[in-house]
Amino acid sequence: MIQRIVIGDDVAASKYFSGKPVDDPVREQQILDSVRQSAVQLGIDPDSTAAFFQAQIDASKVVQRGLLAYWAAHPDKAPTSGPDLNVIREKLDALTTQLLAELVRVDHLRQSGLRCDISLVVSAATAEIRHHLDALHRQAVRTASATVC
Ligand SMILES: C=C(O[C@@H]1C=C(C(=O)O)C=C[C@H]1O)C(=O)O
Repeated sequence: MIQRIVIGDDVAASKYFSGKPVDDPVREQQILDSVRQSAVQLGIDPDSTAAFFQAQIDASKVVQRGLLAYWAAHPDKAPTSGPDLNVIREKLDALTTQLLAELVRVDHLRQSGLRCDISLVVSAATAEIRHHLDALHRQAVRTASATVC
């Protein structure tokens, strides 16, 4: 989850140079359709799987909007080159596979109410510290966590 949020920095840099909009509804729909299909194959609930990935997409957009606004206000802080969006999307696709496997692994926990809430708070806090996340990226973690439990 954190890796996907951090990749939002690369997406933002890419879009800063290409001028492409933050939102790409077609790409989002492709991801959601694909994870629904995978969920059925993996034996997990397609609706909650899609909801989880919608939250990951929303989190990426929190990072992108935050950084693009910051770079617009402080062009001296903006990146000097932007990575190719297609290459970044390949990385995101690889992470999707990993995240699906993780959802299978924690499926029992996702339906465990308070136990899920507590595990989520503890892992999010640990990850925020370990990865030295700033306020924007911590906000994205909250967005990404919204549909976990
Ligand atoms: C990451 C991107 O930006 C947005 C977020 C997406 C995501 O998190 O997968 C997908 C499409 C865009 O709405 C992208 O364009 O690839």
